[in-house]
Amino acid sequence: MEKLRVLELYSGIGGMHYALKASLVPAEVVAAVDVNTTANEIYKHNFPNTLLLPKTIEGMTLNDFNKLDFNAILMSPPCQPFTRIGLQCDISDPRTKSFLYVLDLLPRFNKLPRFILLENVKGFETSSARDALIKTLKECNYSLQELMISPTCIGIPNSRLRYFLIATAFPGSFSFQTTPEILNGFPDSSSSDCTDSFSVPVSQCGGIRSETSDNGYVIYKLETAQDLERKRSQDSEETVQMLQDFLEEGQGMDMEHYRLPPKTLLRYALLLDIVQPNSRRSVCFTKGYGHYVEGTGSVLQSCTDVELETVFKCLEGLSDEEKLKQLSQLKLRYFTPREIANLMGFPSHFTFPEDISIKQQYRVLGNSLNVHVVSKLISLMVT
Ligand SMILES: C[S@@+](CC[C@H](N)C(=O)[O-])C[C@H]1O[C@@H](n2cnc3c(N)ncnc32)[C@H](O)[C@@H]1O
Repeated sequence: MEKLRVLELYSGIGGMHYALKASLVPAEVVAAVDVNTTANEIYKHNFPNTLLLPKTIEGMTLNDFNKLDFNAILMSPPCQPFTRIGLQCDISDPRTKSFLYVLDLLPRFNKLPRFILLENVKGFETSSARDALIKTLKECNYSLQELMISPTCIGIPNSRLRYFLIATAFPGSFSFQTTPEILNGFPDSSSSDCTDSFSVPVSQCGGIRSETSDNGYVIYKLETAQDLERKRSQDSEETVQMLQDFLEEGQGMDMEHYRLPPKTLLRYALLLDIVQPNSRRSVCFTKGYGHYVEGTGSVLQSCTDVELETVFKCLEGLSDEEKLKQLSQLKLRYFTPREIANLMGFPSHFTFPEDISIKQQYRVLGNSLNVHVVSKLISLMVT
């Protein structure tokens, strides 16, 4: 196959670039475009030889695009316009402007890209931006498939349900039968949990917990029998790896820095999603992780000699000091950025420049994507 010339739009820290490499498809990224200085610094640090255009997409002319001579586009437009926390302003949100600009340019490029892959949050599928995308692609004669996929589908213990679209230009076609429906999982997938049907409902990008539909009796830690059963069921899903395979624990790392501070424990203990190294689940890590508590990602119980249930059942009526003593036994800590990068499929040679703070690392990772999922989609798209 002729080497693909890929244009990576909204490149962030290069999740698409890593996915392209992991897919082993013969390809080169001819340019990456992003306006965020922090993300760009990280991108440049890891891909020093790739042309990185630190500008807005809508600031590029048709001619600028044509000069890049690309034949594929990989892109993850900003997701805030389509999330609950982002108020779902959709195409009236100024952050959608650049995406609409890309759609406007597409039919006018010197040559239509052979392949297009787009990633976005759950919520995008019901947006007007999605309707505009489909309309443009159909007018340009693309074959396309929409999918909703979470990494749990391929055995990774992390929920990150995302919308994907893959498209191939006429006369190309896919190796699988396309359908106008949005596929839940990969076309060949027989797994039942591609869309996190068992996972804790969190908004997909900004991260707040939705209302639970059951008004069930709370067993402990605001959790009902149904919640606990769902978690137990996820933890017994042997096709999914254990979290311990992704941890830095025992690698000479000082984890004290990542321990939850007393104030957070006292104020938010009941809202935390707590997992253990042998769990086979974690909730989506969002850009607010380590900063906001609710719905931004799981925390790890590093001391497993103590039962979570025992600790939480005895909290009521205790003074703050006693509560803290109880909760501290669990040795709760945040996942490190490296551990989150591991769960998101970033290779071990992906690193952050020294001046990037931990908070910035969480932020850019929360905005990125699961490399393994996208790599599988790229292979599916081009073969
Ligand atoms: C969802 S993130 C994409 C993350 C990326 N796929 C990664 O792996 O890190 C969206 C990115 O779009 C960038 N962005 C938003 N609006 C933009 C615009 N108008 N022009 C260029 N980049 C933009 C943001 O800076 C952010 O890095």
